[in-house]
Amino acid sequence: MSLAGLFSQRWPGVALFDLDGTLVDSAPDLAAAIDAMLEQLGRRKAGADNVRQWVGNGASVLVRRALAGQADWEPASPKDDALFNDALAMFYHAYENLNGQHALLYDGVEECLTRLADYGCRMGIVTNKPEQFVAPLLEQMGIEHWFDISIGGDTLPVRKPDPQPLIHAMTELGGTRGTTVMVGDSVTDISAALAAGIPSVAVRYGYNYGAPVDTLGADAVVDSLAQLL
Ligand SMILES: O=C(O)COP(=O)(O)O
Ligand SMILES: [Mg+2]
Repeated sequence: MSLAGLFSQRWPGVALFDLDGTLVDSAPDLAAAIDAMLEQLGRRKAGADNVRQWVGNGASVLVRRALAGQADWEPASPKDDALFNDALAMFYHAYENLNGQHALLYDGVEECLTRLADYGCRMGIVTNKPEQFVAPLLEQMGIEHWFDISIGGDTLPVRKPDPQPLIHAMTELGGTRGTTVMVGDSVTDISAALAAGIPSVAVRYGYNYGAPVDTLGADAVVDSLAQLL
């Protein structure tokens, strides 16, 4: 399907947006919180370049990856579980203070949201970020008013790449599979959209675990959300 097909024929429709790596470059704050946690545990900092590649499956997986020092982590032993629980609490505490401090909206985001709202499009956030951090970040970035629904990684029993969060948001916004688009930066977003049966757009500037997004199966791939218009 062409970009024009996705973004011209069907309005008013529903647009679902991933948050981290799609609307907001939040990796600097996530990295600062991960490094604060690692320091508190007496470990070496991970640094922003590593953390950027570990974002996308929610806070628990991010902390697991940081403790392992790599994207792949082994299921924990009971001893590791105690460490993990402490580490997760340290991360939450640090991120609560850092969330939004160094984060920036990507180029083209405000333009895109403004124009879609003009079209009568209803918009939602579907992120794996824990729910408690979503509204504060949207408010800091000044974009909260565009969104009629926001689903976090712990809002429902499952998160992306499960299709349920997308289907839930789409239904709540009155969308159907023929009138809804998912926009994201990672394989989790595109896989969730494919499983939900809705078209998707991948952005090239996000995280996606450091891998290219061109072969994920998105219906369109863009360098800026302004290209959608
Ligand atoms: O892993 C995260 O917290 C980031 O989530 P998102 O890319 O789904 O917004
Ligand atoms: Mg993302």
